[in-house]
Amino acid sequence: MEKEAMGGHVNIMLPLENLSSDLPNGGVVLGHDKEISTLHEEISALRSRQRHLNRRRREALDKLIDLKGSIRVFCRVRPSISTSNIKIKSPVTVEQENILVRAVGIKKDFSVDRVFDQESTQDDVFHDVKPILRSALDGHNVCILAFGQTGTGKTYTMEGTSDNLGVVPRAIQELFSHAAQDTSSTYSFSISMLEVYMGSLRDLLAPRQQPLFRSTEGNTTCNLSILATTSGSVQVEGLTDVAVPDLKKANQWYCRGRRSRSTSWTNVNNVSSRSHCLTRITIRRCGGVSEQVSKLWLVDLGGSERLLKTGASGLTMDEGKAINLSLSALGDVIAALRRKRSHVPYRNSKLTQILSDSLGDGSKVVMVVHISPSKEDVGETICSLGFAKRAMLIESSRELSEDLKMLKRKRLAELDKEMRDAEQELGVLNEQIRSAETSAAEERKKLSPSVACQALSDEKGSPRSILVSGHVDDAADSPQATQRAKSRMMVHHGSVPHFMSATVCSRQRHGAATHSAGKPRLTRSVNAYSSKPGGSQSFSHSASKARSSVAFSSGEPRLKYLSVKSDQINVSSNSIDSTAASAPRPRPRESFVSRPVQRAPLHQHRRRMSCLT
Ligand SMILES: Nc1ncnc2c1ncn2[C@@H]1O[C@H](COP(=O)(O)OP(=O)(O)OP(=O)(O)O)[C@@H](O)[C@H]1O
Repeated sequence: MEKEAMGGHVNIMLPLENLSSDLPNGGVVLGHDKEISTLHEEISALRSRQRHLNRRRREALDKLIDLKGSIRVFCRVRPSISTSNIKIKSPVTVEQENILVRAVGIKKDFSVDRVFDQESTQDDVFHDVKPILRSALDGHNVCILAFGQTGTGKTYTMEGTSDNLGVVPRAIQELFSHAAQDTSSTYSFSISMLEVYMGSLRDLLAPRQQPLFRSTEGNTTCNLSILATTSGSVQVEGLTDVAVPDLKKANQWYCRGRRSRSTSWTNVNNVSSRSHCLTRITIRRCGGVSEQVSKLWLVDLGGSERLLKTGASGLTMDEGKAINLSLSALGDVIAALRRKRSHVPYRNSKLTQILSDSLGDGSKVVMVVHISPSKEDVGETICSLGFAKRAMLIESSRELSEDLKMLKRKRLAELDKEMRDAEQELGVLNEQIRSAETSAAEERKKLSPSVACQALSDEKGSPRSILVSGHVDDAADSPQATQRAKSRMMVHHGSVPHFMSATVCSRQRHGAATHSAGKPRLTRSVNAYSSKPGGSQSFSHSASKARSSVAFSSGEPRLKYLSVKSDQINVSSNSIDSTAASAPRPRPRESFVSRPVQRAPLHQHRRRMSCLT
């Protein structure tokens, strides 16, 4: 009984000031109290510096990206895959930011923001893509697109192989790694994957009710609608959105989506993607009171192709035509954005409709144009580079005077340094905050046993003290309960005549009653934390941190929102299995409950974009 009362009631929830002042010999407690408040002051000073540095870093990054251009175009040259031993000179040569294409009767010169030659690695590409991920974490919508002729390595760049990971798995890894390091905000991520196939949208993470083989008959269940809200954000109605609490789950879902893609054999590529594959990572950042939501789109576009050359016929030819049409619509949109035209033709294809809130104002775009080094592909190479040229800034740096170019370079270097310095200091600050928080937690742990011990020694081991300690636990949550604990303490510290103190039997009865009364209260409290408002499919998780987790609701009422357990990947039946989301689950006390999903009638604030086309 004694052990249970002690062990079961070591609780830190009672406000420290109450404890230290109420206990007869509060000196020891007061010492810990002081230590804790010093640590808290230290933490709040560090956090304020952290906020300042974060602001500086964000501003520097925004300026840097704006100066470089919010649509950046890279070019990657695929290594030669010729099996012959004879070295044939490639018509494509690259120098710095320029690509020269020389062939009989052809002499063309293109410039882009960055060129990756045949020897470039996945690391090199990701190194240049990485800064834009910080923008996504800072709250901007970001779009990374792989464009190019079929068989030039778009899927290789985006997905990679198991030993040479591509941009998507690396980006996912980077998001989780940043979330784990950043002590100023709490992040949560969710993933969706869809395919734009022959002008219709297919949910790649939906339960397996759709045929995985290609079919000419439009499957209505996979033709999702695109909706635009009055605020300008775009939603795909009914698209599965899976919350991913950690990197492992995120990779599992990403692999599942990849496996569901439509591919086929063509003359040019054994495993040719016959669609545009779009992976969306929704980032929810909670830094204090507000929650910021941004989207990171990672898009492996279908290969642009000459239909005769790919040997396409029938369905494969139709697929090729659909891909070419939507790529041309994408080119028009990017060109209009570059020229800052008032009308941007988003509605010309499903692809551009979906991406419309992530290509325009305030968004950041990186397009990696892929080309082949071989002579046979010169025509397609020129077409792809022509596309890149349309996407490049009209007033490109080549048209700037040498002086202006130098000034621009200098400013870029300054901003880069400013950002790196801030990042370095932030890294140190994060460590300091973590260590101060650990010390504070340890002090708090020390404090609770000392409360119990102090009370015990004061009562010379009397069981009455155990009751006092026991009530500390009851006092955890409410001010009334704290008050009850205080009055009990007064009772046990001699403010009543001795004959009114409990006998051994009554103490045991009281102890048992307190213990059993405590149980349902505790259960209720746990249930209160785990219940779901409005039966929404939202749930709480932290990005693999020991810190408090954030609970959120999707805020996108018609999106399916799945909770994932590693053994729940096999989602079956017509409805999404959200049992994990709805089952009551104990949560850490620090977590807070998601706000209820607000279900406004769709017609009030959305219009159906797909109906307008
Ligand atoms: N940089 C590279 N290094 C090594 N291998 C590469 C590279 N780029 C492409 N490949 C290889 O070339 C082949 C075709 O690449 P991939 O399937 O990525 O092309 P794609 O552009 O996605 O084609 P499609 O549009 O038809 O889907 C693959 O076998 C891939 O592994």
